[in-house]
Amino acid sequence: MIIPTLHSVLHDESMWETPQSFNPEHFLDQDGQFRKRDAFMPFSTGKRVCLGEQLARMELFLFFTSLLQRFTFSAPAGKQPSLEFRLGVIRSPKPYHLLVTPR
Ligand code: HEM
Repeated sequence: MIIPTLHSVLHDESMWETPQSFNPEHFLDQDGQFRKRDAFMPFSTGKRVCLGEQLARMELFLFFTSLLQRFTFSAPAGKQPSLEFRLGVIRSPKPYHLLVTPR
């Protein structure tokens, strides 16, 4: 079995301005409009590209827009979530606190 690692491209210093940070501006142009990045390939590429990509993108859009329409998410005072992870088949965030306020 071959398991490609996407970590190298998703953290490629020649492709991303701040590869080690959570930075939504990676996906915004100078006018604040969305810009597609070729190096963003969480669903991989080529012959074995994820078959569920379109379904996953639709589900993620519906899931997050529903939540963001109803709640405001923020970090509790003095507690910024970190990018540390637990290594498994995928990288999972370590437990963190989140403040969720109805809009
Ligand atoms: C955020 C959600 C998802 C992510 C990030 C993701 C990512 C991936 C990745 C990286 C691969 C490996 C591609 C490779 O071998 O190079 C893969 C394969 C695959 N994914 Fe997903 N996936 C997601 C959701 C889904 C969903 C919802 C389905 C089906 C309903 C699905 C079905 C598949 C299948 C069948 C393969 C194997 C394709 C093959 O080897 O020919 N995935 N996915």
